[in-house]
Amino acid sequence: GVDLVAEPGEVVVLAGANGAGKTSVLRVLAGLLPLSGGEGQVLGVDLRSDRRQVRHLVGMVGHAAALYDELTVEENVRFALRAARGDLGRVGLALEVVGLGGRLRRTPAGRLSAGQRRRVDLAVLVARRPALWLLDEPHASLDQAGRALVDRVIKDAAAGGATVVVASHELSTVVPMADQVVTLGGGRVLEVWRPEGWAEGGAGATSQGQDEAPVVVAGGPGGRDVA
Ligand SMILES: Nc1ncnc2c1ncn2[C@@H]1O[C@H](COP(=O)(O)OP(=O)(O)OP(=O)(O)O)[C@@H](O)[C@H]1O
Repeated sequence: GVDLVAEPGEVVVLAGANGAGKTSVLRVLAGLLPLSGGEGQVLGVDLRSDRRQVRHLVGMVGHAAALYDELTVEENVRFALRAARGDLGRVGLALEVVGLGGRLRRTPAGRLSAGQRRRVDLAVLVARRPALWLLDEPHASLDQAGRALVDRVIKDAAAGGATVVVASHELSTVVPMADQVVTLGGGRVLEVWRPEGWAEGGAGATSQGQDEAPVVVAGGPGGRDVA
């Protein structure tokens, strides 16, 4: 029961209570979870037939950072970038952006705090610059500076033409950045809301990223028709 269209350059907030389906939607968009019904496209790739291709196109920061504890911060970022065929030349810049330059870049990931681990995951996305960013509770475990960093990274990604989908309980933080707020409940869309200030056409109608295909998911049985 989830119908969703997200344009390039848009920030989409997924809201809803625990168990509403936010993480599940992110996992579908990441190509990690198969569609049980309906249809969907991410960046022009069909989620039913080619979902594994989607994984190379999107970047996801989940609840638990996907790091190798024995590798250093920098080695983890380089490893993830190589796997995603990203530009290794951006590693240093990305680590500086997330505040993990200097001594911390040579620290084994196993010795990092939860917030520092999250910053490593963010660094991978900053370096990769995927066309679709999927962020699951990105502010969790972060201090004030880290939270501001997440906000900046989201805004920069959208300004660069990427689509950002953020699942969050912290609506006062994320709604001001949002082009759409999609409230989920029981695995369905309960409400789609475009916060004040959103102009017809949305951020995705700006000149940046117009060549990118939108992200479209149309609900399965019981879902609403696509508008
Ligand atoms: N692998 C799974 N197999 C079966 N059911 C699952 C699986 N993962 C999640 N669910 C169920 O799907 C529903 C939605 O879970 P999801 O994690 O998407 O919620 P959420 O909105 O992200 O919640 P939270 O705010 O607690 O993170 C829940 O009822 C959950 O129990």
